[in-house]
Amino acid sequence: MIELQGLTKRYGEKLAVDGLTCTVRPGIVTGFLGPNGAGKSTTMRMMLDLDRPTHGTVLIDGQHYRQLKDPLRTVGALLDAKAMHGGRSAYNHLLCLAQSNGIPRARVREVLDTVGLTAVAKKRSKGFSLGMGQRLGIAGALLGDPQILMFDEPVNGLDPEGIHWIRNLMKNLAAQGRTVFVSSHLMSEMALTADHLIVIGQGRLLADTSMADFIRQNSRSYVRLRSPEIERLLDVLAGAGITAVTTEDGHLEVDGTESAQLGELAARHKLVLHELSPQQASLEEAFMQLTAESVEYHAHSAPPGGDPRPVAGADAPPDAPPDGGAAPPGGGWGADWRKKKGS
Ligand SMILES: Nc1ncnc2c1ncn2[C@@H]1O[C@H](COP(=O)(O)OP(=O)(O)OP(=O)(O)O)[C@@H](O)[C@H]1O
Repeated sequence: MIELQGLTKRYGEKLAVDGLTCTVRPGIVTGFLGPNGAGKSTTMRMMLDLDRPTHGTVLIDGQHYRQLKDPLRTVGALLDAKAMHGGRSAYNHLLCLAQSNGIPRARVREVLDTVGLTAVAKKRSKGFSLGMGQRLGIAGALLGDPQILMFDEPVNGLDPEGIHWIRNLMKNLAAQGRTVFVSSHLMSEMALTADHLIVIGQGRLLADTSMADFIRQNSRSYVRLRSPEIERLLDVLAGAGITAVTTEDGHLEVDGTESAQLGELAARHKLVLHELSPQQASLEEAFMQLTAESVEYHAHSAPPGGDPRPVAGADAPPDAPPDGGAAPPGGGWGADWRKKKGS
């Protein structure tokens, strides 16, 4: 278990992490989400005592990190896969870690095998691809067979087979009762992996809830209907006190009524339905909804070298940010990363 109590980090003027209090529990995969610059890496670094909090504490199984004897046996982490001595072979890199943490040499071979790097164990890691580096970093996290695992963007650079593998690895580690804490910007992957979410924005806690509740609370769910008898369907729904919205493509959307209830109502009135489908927003939509106010860095969508003038008929200029805020001075490509106005 990892417990954060009022965790705060200030870098000069910048409050990177702002009074975070939450608990990362064992037996589940907890996803750690937040827009760019939200403070995820800073939080993870403080959890591992790589950065000192300005205020607040982190307890790892009830202890401060620096009180842990042989920390790799308690908590394994992948933070920055490039943070290793590139001149060392994968085997020697892991052996050094093992020897400094009282871990038997035989374990090095085991974890190399687990991550699929046995064939390149003697090769220097500076020649590794991004995905191979990630695998070596993951091997380092697993080395001490710890009860707590932290992964910062673990799927970065992995191929589809590798992504599938790390997803199953994290689920299996959690099923063994371990604490698994993972950050990722890949929402579709997070939706498949995490049971619980901790979401931060501008260093502050925005949500600490199950995946299902997070999506439910931050998005709209509705039922979509299509029928060749749309007018009669509208009358039947209105007669039952159900409000439906007609979309431009001729569908109906109904909020707040179960699809089963709508199907039974249509059947009672012998109405033909061509579609009756519950619609649930994705994690990505729910995430964007919740964090819209705390996104600091917006890209804009003008094509490279494109004309920044408004397109005829378009609601907004091509470089307008998605929140409708002010466009960057000068517009155009190249000035595409900007601080949101006022932050
Ligand atoms: N060593 C540092 N010195 C000064 N500012 C820092 C330092 N490390 C992080 N920051 C700032 O703290 C804020 C949080 O950064 P952090 O890297 O923790 O965010 P993040 O959520 O991990 O972002 P991303 O998703 O882009 O990786 C940012 O504004 C960043 O510029």
